[in-house]
Amino acid sequence: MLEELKKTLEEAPIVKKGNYNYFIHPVTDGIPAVKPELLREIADTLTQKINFENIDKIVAIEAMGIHLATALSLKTNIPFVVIRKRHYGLPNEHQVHKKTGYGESILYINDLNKNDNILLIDDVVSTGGTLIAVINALIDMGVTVDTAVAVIEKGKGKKIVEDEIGMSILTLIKLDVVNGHVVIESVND
Ligand SMILES: O=P(O)(O)OC[C@H]1O[C@H](OP(=O)(O)OP(=O)(O)O)[C@H](O)[C@@H]1O
Ligand SMILES: Nc1nc2[nH]cnc2c(=O)[nH]1
Repeated sequence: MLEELKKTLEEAPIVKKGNYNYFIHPVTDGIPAVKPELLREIADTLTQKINFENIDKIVAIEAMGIHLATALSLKTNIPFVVIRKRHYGLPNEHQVHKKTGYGESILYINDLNKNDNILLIDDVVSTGGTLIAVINALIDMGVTVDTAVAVIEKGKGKKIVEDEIGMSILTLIKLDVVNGHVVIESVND
């Protein structure tokens, strides 16, 4: 399992965003095209590792959590909701400020309620800025983050989030960018 994820990451081009080494990959960018077998092996591996029994909602972070949440929703029959970059002004909308290694933006949380038990999913954790901001906001709202997933772990991101939040983050593959190339450090298949 996860052969396609490993192979495609090893082939991922790197571009610079300022000083930041940004890899480009189907899961994290939709470029090159997402092959169904890649999405399937990720969804199959996640459904083997996660207990969905008590999950009320899958929660995706825009943009690149959405295809992953869709794949999991189709496999589990659990609905998903998207934390958007768009402000709607609906009652009970919550606002989150997030920072990555190359930018910052505001995210808006809708249709999540106190005591909801959720699985949070995103494509990648790198500096940890996004997951820390989102998980803290969800906790403040009284939402229970049962499981948090970032399919790809880049650099120290997973540990940074775990140390800050005190919960473990499920990742499937760990990489770093060394001399302009992706180097796979471990696979959790
Ligand atoms: O661990 P971090 O340093 O926070 O990086 C991870 C975040 O960066 C990307 O989002 P981005 O803000 O680029 O938005 P996108 O999903 O719309 O591409 C990615 O989808 C994660 O949400
Ligand atoms: N595609 C992509 N998304 C990211 N989000 C945070 N870091 C990265 C990266 O290096 N590549």
